[in-house]
Amino acid sequence: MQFNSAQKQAIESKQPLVVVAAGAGSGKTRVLTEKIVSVIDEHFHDKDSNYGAPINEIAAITFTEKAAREMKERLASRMGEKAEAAGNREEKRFWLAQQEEVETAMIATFHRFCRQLLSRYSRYVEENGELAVLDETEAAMIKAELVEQLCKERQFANELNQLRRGLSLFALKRSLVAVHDAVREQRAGDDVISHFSPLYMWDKQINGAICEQQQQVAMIVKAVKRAAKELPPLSQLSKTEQKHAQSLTTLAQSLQLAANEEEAVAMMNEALPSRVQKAWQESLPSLYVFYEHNWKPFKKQWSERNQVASDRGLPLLKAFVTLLQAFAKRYADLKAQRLVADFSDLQQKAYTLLQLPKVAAACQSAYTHIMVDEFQDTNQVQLQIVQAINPAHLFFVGDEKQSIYRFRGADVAIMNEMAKKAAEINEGELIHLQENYRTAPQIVELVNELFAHVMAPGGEDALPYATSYVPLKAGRKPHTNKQALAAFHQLEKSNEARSFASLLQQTIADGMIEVEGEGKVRQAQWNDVAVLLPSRTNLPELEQAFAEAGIPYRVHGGVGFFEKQEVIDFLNVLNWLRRPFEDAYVVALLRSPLFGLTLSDLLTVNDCKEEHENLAVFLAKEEAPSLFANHPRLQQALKQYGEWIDLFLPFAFTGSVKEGLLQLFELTGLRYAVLSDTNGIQRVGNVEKLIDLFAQLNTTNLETLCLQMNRYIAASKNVPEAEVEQLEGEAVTIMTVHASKGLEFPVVCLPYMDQKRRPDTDAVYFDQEWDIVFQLKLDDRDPISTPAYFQAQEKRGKQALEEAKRLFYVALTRAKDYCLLAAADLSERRSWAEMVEAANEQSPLSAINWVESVKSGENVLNI
Ligand SMILES: Nc1ncnc2c1ncn2[C@@H]1O[C@H](COP(=O)(O)OP(=O)(O)OP(=O)(O)O)[C@@H](O)[C@H]1O
Repeated sequence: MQFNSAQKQAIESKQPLVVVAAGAGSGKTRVLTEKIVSVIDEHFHDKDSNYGAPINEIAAITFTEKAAREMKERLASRMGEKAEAAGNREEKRFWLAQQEEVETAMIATFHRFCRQLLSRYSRYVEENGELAVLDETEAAMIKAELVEQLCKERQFANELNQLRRGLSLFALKRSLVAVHDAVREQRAGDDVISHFSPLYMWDKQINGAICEQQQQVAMIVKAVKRAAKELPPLSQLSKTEQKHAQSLTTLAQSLQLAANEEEAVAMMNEALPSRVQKAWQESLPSLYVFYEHNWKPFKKQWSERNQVASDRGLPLLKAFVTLLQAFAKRYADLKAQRLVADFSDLQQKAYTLLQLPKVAAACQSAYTHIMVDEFQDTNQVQLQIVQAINPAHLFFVGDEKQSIYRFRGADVAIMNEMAKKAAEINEGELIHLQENYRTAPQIVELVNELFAHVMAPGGEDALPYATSYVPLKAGRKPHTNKQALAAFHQLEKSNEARSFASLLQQTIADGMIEVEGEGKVRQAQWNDVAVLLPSRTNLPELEQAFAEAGIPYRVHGGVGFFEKQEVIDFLNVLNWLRRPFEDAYVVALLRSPLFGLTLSDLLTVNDCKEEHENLAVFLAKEEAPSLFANHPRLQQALKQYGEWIDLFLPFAFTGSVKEGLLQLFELTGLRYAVLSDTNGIQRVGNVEKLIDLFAQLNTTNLETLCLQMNRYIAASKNVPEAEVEQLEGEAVTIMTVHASKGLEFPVVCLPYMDQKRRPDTDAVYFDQEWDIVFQLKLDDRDPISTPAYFQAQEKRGKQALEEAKRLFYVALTRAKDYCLLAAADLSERRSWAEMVEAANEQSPLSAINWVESVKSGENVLNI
């Protein structure tokens, strides 16, 4: 097997701390696998070596279960090769024995690793190590239920009512769960929330805010002095200009006499003009620039932030912390009672256990090597677990430019800092892998041109969460196609999805893209294409456009579970069963594809019933269908509705919830209808997943089941579709950029380049540095914030921008042979399109073929 020199250096380095900062497609996984082989090899040749170790002393942490499985497969096959190539019998036996241990080796996700630690070492604290693990969906359902109960019980409590003046009940419930989850992922320690002190938090934030104000004022004072120094001679100025210039000079001299920041700002307010004139650009340039670039923004910020100085926010913070602690306690108690743990608990409990010196020491000798893949997505708790074990050798592999899990608590600053440390200390080594073997050199050139502009150049003063760009080197041979391998298409504004579908249809049908594989060149087919979406928002319209255009597709690791038609249909059936005499549910059922009535059908029905008669009651009458002899389709549907009443009402479960719902799925004909639809297997899987969710709720009462499910739907954000075996066949893959991480495709399409980045809008959230921050608008008065709210917001905005850049980088670097970028509005602010435009303006991106305008159905491609 061939490795380049940087890869070899990473594999062979024996330093206690090695950080491998690797670009996209640079062979990270390959290097990590070979690193394990090399450590084991050393152990075979020198049993006394400090560096060598057998496989059972190595913990290799991967980001997903799938990645762990793949790594085990690769490792087993490499060990097979080593056994084949062994120089003697003993060596052969050694490798075969190691190969046998691969399956049980600690090559796993952090969660599995923690679970193993708990089951091995819990005896030290007489705790039950064998906890059942709740998956994310189950945990979210329990939390939604508990927070609901809590808010109901405390509806008259003071703290709830205080917060309700500035926060809707929905937002409050959501914030409680979100802050709870963020703390559990980002702060090590099982009892952090119970120890939260609002007074301590408030003081910390006040001190931070004061410190920042002092810095800001010091900066503005410096700027005043600079501007005064650069004033032109008074003789060149008009009378008014002379007055302002003199005033600035006096201000610069007297500012040092100010007793504090407030006084300094008051002096500036008095001495500086309230406006500047355009003409001053020429006559008083230093004053003009100072006013526009320093003073104006400072003044705005100062007045905003000074509102914070009031202590009105403290009671609100106390109220929030009280509710948060009550919620955290209930959730913890319930899990203890049921002997279950969620993913965060596994990490927290492992961390707590490792605080016992006995456990840390045992673990340190059990694992002499800890290796972490995708290190850029590690969170603080995970880092502290590794640090508590403090093994003899640490090997971290990652790409800062691909850190895209901030929303789960991943902190890119961890990798940035660790890389710095590895470069600085004697026992460390930082290795860069930049040779990209995945992507055609023409696209690598584009990626370099683009991201050198988009991402910061790095250096000493780079922000800890910013991403600096180190260019990739093209490791693949140039593509045989000499044309541009990336195109940017402008789509129709009003019809983005359709116009994209039509563009893709033409491009593939006309054989316009060539891909290379196994030394051969061929035209791209549907299977080669992946459409990557920045978020799930556009999925439904894209699916519809593809279905209309006849493009075969499959949605990978789907999203938007509760927006899927089949899930909505099944919920409609259940809602009708629990309230068959409520018109809203009857209408929803009749309009669903199960009955297929249109609005005009319903109006026809409405015309036939008595004016004040309830629709549900009218339809339940036996003679109702006979009134619609002139509308055979309508009549048929109403007959079917009558049969449903006889068959299903009144509804009660006779056996388990799961059996009952599966039976309903069958008997209503929904299973058959869903199955015969496009993507039928996936759709059936989705309804079955919904049934499983219902079965996890602890009740057999349909009313309670539906209420609990509705709460869960409101509280859950990203429930993925059911995982079903995908059938073979030619189809385009549609997935989110997040899901595409670690994968590669011959052709990558990014059709929503103009999608705006959505700002984080939570009114209350958890910040690593400042703990809980918020801004609430109470009864339409001025907003009330915690003291560090503005600092936290500013940082949050910058972090979100950095993450958006990285998401774009991940998306683009999945491509092997071709990139198709598209957008309707090229200048949309806060979008990837804007990044491309800005980079192109600064220095034209020669590797892109710009296609002006593409109308659906019209062939105007000129690649
Ligand atoms: N030295 C090498 N010579 C040739 N091909 C290589 C070499 N190293 C890695 N590759 C190939 O490069 C491709 C990309 O490797 P891999 O998927 O491990 O990259 P990665 O660093 O994990 O990428 P990403 O982070 O972008 O997902 C693979 O097909 C791999 O076999």
